[in-house]
Amino acid sequence: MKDKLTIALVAHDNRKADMVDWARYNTEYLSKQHLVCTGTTGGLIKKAFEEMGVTADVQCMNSGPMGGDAEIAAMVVRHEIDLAVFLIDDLNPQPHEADIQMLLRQCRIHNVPIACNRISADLMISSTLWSDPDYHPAPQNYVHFDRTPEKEE
Ligand SMILES: O=C(CO)COP(=O)(O)O
Repeated sequence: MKDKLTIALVAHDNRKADMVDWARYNTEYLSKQHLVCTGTTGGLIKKAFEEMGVTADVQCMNSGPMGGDAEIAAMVVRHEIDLAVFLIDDLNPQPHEADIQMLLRQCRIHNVPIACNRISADLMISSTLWSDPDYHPAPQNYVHFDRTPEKEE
C-alpha cells in the first residue's frame, strides 16, 4: 500500500470547528499525508498546523460554494483521492447542494471511503487494512435486482 495517502478534508461552516479540532487530534497522522481541502477548510487547517509548529502538505482548492467540492469530485473520478472526510451541516441548507451530492455520489460510485462524522473518520484512518498487502477492496457491484415475485406452481 502507499506510504502517503491523499485525503480530502471538507467541512461546512458550522462544522469547521469540529474539523479543526479533529485535525489537531490527528495531527501526527495527518502531517504525514497529502491533504486536499476546499478553500476555507484548508486555510483553517493550515493555520492550526502552523500554530502547532507542524509542517503539513495541505493543498487548497476553490471554496466549496465556488466549486471546491466539484474539483475534489473530479479528483475522485480520476482516482486521485484515497479517503475523504466531509463534515456536512445537516441542519442548514447550502447554496451548492448539487455539488455536495455530486462529491458524495462520486465517492460511492468510485468506492472511495468517505467519513461524514468524526468517529467514522477516526475509524477509517486507524484501520490496519491500509497497510495489509492482502486486502483488496471489493469493487462496487451494480447488479439488477428483479423484484418480480416468483410464481407459485
Ligand atoms: O462548502 C464546503 C463544502 O461543501 C466547504 O467549503 P469551504 O471549505 O471553502 O468553506
